[in-house]
Amino acid sequence: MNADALKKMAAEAALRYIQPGMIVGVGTGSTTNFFIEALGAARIHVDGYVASSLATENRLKMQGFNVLDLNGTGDIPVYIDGADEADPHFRLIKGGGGALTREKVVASAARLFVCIADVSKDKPMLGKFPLPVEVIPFARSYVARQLVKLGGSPTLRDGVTTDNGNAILDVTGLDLSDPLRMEETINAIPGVLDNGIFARRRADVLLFGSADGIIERKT
Ligand SMILES: O=C(CO)[C@H](O)[C@H](O)COP(=O)(O)O
Repeated sequence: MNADALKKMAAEAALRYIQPGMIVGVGTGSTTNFFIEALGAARIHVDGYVASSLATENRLKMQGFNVLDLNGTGDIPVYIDGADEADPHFRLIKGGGGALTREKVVASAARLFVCIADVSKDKPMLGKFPLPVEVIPFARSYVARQLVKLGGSPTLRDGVTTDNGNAILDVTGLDLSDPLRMEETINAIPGVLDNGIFARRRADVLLFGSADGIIERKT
């Protein structure tokens, strides 16, 4: 099975967490796009959706779904999103699609975070995938120098402006053996909006599509 088939499998499995009348947070990326397709086919009557990006908002609206402003919903019961890496402690790297800050906000506002991915994202530890860091454009070079001091090699993601009007630095070479510490250290650099380590707000459920079927792990 190819990666897309495995992503679709994980996305469809996430439907088991969706109940009629809920408000559902929806992430960003190709796996989440399969989830949006599956929602359309499943016809579960939810109250509305909170999107973690403008791209997701547009996709949801194209399906005729009701998209809500997070400022008016309070906490939400469930958030479904993909990841670039997941470790055995449910910690993630996210932000390959550049939506990491809003994704972390929606994940944090959710009572249950279900992470969906193909099994290639299941890793013994985080750190192979370049870590996305969202920075305000004014501080880009300063933040890059601080990331070098932390042992990283930052590269500006060319031509990318986030939904929040910011830039993304993709950082390789960081020691992520203590992901929570690195998440907080990077976020303490002035000019950083957020970074793609999800260690403070981890996933609650991991759903991996694999050749042997769905792998489901719960905290
Ligand atoms: O964090 C993300 C977007 O910011 C995505 O969830 C992550 O990049 C995984 O993407 P895909 O489902 O396309 O593999």
